Amino acid sequence: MTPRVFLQELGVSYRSNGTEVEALRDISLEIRTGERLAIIGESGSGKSTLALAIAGLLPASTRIEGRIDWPELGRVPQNGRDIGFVFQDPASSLNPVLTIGEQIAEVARTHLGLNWRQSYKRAEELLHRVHLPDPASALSAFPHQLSGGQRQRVAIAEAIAARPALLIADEATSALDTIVQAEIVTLIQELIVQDGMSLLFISHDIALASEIADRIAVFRYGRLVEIADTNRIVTAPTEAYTRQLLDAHMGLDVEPLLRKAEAGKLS
Ligand SMILES: Nc1ncnc2c1ncn2[C@@H]1O[C@H](COP(=O)(O)OP(=O)(O)OP(=O)(O)O)[C@@H](O)[C@H]1O
Repeated sequence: MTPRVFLQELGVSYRSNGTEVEALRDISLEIRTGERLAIIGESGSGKSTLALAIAGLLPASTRIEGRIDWPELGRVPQNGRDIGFVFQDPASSLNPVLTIGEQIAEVARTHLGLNWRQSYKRAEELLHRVHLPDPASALSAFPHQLSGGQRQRVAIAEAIAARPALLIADEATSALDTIVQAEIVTLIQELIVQDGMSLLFISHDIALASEIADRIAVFRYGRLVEIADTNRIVTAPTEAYTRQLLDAHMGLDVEPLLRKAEAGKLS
């Protein structure tokens, strides 16, 4: 099957004040149509850089090598239209001085060519889809009037407003408490299936990644350590570093994670 996104020998270096920091080196991988791919790794391993590179959001001064192709699309992808991005902090994507309705409708209007009335209708439908209580009233609310979990639901609604082919969730649940985190993960899974999107799920948490992903890619120091089906990564990692990440969960939540893998529920 043609992959949705294909990275070939991608390298990224940040440049500032005459110095260069290499954030990614020689990354080749594909994101398949409709799949949920998790990127895991410690802080500084290059996960966010990968997401920003795919979304075309890296600073202009950045040196980028290799290729990022979208074989199905046949044109240069547009952030917001072909790619929806959900950040850890919803404040990164939500404008505090605009109502929820205005900001979601704006995405629909810009990318789907709808008029304002149609865009607001779509915004209300989207708020309903992300299970925000009372979507009609939420349209006229401002971000600060919502809880953290509700704001993240709105950020997700905005990210999927233009029906993107790829949804990138960069530590999208890390700032939330465990129960809200589980609800948001469930929501993302639901939307991915309903809309046929591919998901790039970025997390430092291998247990969480294994809950949501079909495949997991392990990053370290800007390199791809290994990539495989979730079940294989969790039960039979080939790299010592992946085993270390699994061991780091020992005593926390690796037990349920491994039990599920043994019961074959992760495949
Ligand atoms: N704008 C930038 N300018 C210079 N260096 C940067 C910039 N952004 C990231 N880096 C560096 O690039 C490397 C990879 O960072 P990146 O944020 O991609 O890692 P990460 O795995 O997402 O980390 P975290 O989990 O902490 O977000 C790090 O060494 C980081 O310090």
